[in-house]
Amino acid sequence: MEKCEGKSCSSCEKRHQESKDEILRCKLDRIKYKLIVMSGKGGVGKSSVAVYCALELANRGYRVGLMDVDLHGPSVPRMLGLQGLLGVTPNQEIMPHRYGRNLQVVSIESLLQDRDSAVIWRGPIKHGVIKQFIADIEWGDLDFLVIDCPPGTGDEPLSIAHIIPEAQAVIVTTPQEVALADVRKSINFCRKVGLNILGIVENMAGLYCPHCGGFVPIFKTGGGEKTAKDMGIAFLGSLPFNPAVVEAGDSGKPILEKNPGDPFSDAVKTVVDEIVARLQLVPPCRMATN
Ligand SMILES: Nc1ncnc2c1ncn2[C@@H]1O[C@H](COP(=O)(O)OP(=O)(O)OP(=O)(O)O)[C@@H](O)[C@H]1O
Repeated sequence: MEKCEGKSCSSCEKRHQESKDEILRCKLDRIKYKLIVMSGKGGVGKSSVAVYCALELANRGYRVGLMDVDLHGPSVPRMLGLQGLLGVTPNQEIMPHRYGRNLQVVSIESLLQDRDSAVIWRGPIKHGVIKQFIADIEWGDLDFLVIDCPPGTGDEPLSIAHIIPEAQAVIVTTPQEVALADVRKSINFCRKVGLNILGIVENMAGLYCPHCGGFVPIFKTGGGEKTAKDMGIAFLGSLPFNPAVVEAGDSGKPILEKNPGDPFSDAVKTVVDEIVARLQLVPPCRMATN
């Protein structure tokens, strides 16, 4: 072992860093599947897809962690109605928020005293925070870690690709060409940094009129599926536009609980069926739903 040279000793620092990286690896080894939910364009519904897929997986009895790495614009705690700061365990690890029996949630918003304060960080700090979101959190054993990223191919998805190279991407888009152009960038990003792509989800793919029940393709439909086909990627399904999803996101009461059996909730189930099938997962033997 190298001898310590006192204050700011580089060999101590190196050992400290190595042990931190070991803790990070240990934590990741206790999580079976890591899904990074990303998109080329903002506002296409990434956080909603991350939240609803995480909820549906938890409802099926899988143990799920939901990690919001949208550090500048976190929305997951609000969507789930989670308030208050995260607690600390006796061994100084941070406890995630619990949502029901099977879902645990971590977001920068739950670590800030003032929810509305702006996070002004450059890439290296964000990289460190994302590492801490895994290493310093008491996640325990998980079947899934669902990671909600900000839009684009910037610091956060790049950090995830570096820290969790085994993560698999779920790319969210809306059906119109302006969004699809950015999706192709996300796909090329994943290919460049070596992230496996699980598939594409098309969101806001038409509206069922609440008055006549007719189908209105507000942003067109089918663009996500066509892009998936053109780029040789799996298509995981389409979610319709549903005004109740906006209301549910604002009120912190997800629609899956409030309104089972509507077209949006059914479509979420189909997407999760596809994810589970693609990962060739057996249903969990713990029969506890969320
Ligand atoms: N299928 C849908 N039907 C109706 N509203 C939706 C649907 N999906 C998302 N929304 C709404 O659209 C808005 C943006 O969704 P969301 O925050 O999930 O997008 P995002 O891609 O994560 O945004 P950002 O790029 O800002 O991170 C929210 O108000 C949300 O409730």
